[in-house]
Amino acid sequence: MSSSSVPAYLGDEDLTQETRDLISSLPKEKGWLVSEMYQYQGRWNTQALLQGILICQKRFEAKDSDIILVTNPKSGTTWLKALVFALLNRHKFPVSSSGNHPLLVTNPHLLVPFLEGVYYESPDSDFSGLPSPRLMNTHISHLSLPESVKSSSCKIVYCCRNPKDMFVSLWHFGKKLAPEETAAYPIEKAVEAFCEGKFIGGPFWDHILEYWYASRENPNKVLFVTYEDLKKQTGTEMKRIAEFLGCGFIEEEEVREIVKLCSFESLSNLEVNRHGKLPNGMETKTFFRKGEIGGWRDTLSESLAAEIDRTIEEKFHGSGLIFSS
Ligand SMILES: Nc1ncnc2c1ncn2[C@@H]1O[C@H](COP(=O)(O)O)[C@@H](OP(=O)(O)O)[C@H]1O
Ligand SMILES: C[C@]12CC[C@@H]3c4ccc(OS(=O)(=O)O)cc4CC[C@H]3[C@@H]1CC[C@@H]2O
Repeated sequence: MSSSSVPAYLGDEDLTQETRDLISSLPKEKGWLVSEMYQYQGRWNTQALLQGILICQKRFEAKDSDIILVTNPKSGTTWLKALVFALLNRHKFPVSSSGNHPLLVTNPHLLVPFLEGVYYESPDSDFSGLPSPRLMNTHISHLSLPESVKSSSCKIVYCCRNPKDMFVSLWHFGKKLAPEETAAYPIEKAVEAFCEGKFIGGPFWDHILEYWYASRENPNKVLFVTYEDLKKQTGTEMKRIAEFLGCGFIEEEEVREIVKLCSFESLSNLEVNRHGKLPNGMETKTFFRKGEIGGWRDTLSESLAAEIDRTIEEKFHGSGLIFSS
């Protein structure tokens, strides 16, 4: 892929010599949208995102007050960013005063920086300009988090989604991101690669399990939420997040207003999320598709769904983690 209209994370133009040297020693596989993806510390990534992760590991200095949102791709990142941004800024930007809330005119990805993405685009970023508490997001696995994130008292909110919905969301996202590259790639092959763990960001179960156990071992450090609970009881989950983050008392009315502002219906219909583009080339509308639980039924055949279910059963058996659908 080389066209300049292609999202930055699919390219390989800005790789440093250090990244190229490391990459040359890593296991590689044919990617879905890119010709090669690489396995670093157990996870598969594009060269661009891998470089972002390497720089992040080397340079990111967490502060005790930092809040880091962690997800697998397509597990509710955009929504979580909006909810937590609105929550933390509820005094500075009251939702009730309406009309001029940042979320009404800015895509959540521009309000909450994506660590490895920003480091890929601007390796010298230091995030010191962000107001305190700094709010950021990443897809980095627990194992690969920068040392300071683990050693500091910063907080992690992890959001996980039913893997079938996550896969289907990623499948449609990839098709929009690179229609030509994905046209001849059958869904059967994608499901197989997803279940084998050899898919962008995979293996997804290691990612989920690492944060699941981290949240059980250190509940004050890692809060585990699910897309499904957020969908079924957004207000209750938001109050749980607020308590975990030490946000203090929140009026019920404020909770209702934030939930409404950040709902799929509200965000997906805003002009900025219908026609905008992020600096990395991604169209903002690609982050909003159906926003439902169980939408996988429209895309996965019974046998493909069963294949993912078998993997879920095998990998999560005994963990205590159960996915609702
Ligand atoms: N406010 C919101 N409420 C619920 N789901 C949302 C949402 N904003 C985005 N989503 C959904 O979250 C998924 C994108 O995840 P991410 O933000 O991690 O990239 C998409 O799922 P679907 O493709 O199933 O619709 C998208 O529609
Ligand atoms: C992480 C990301 C969602 C996934 C995007 C992605 C999907 C598939 C790709 O091709 S391949 O590696 O499987 O061949 C590449 C990418 C790169 C961009 C990824 C997005 C960046 C931010 C989104 O959450």
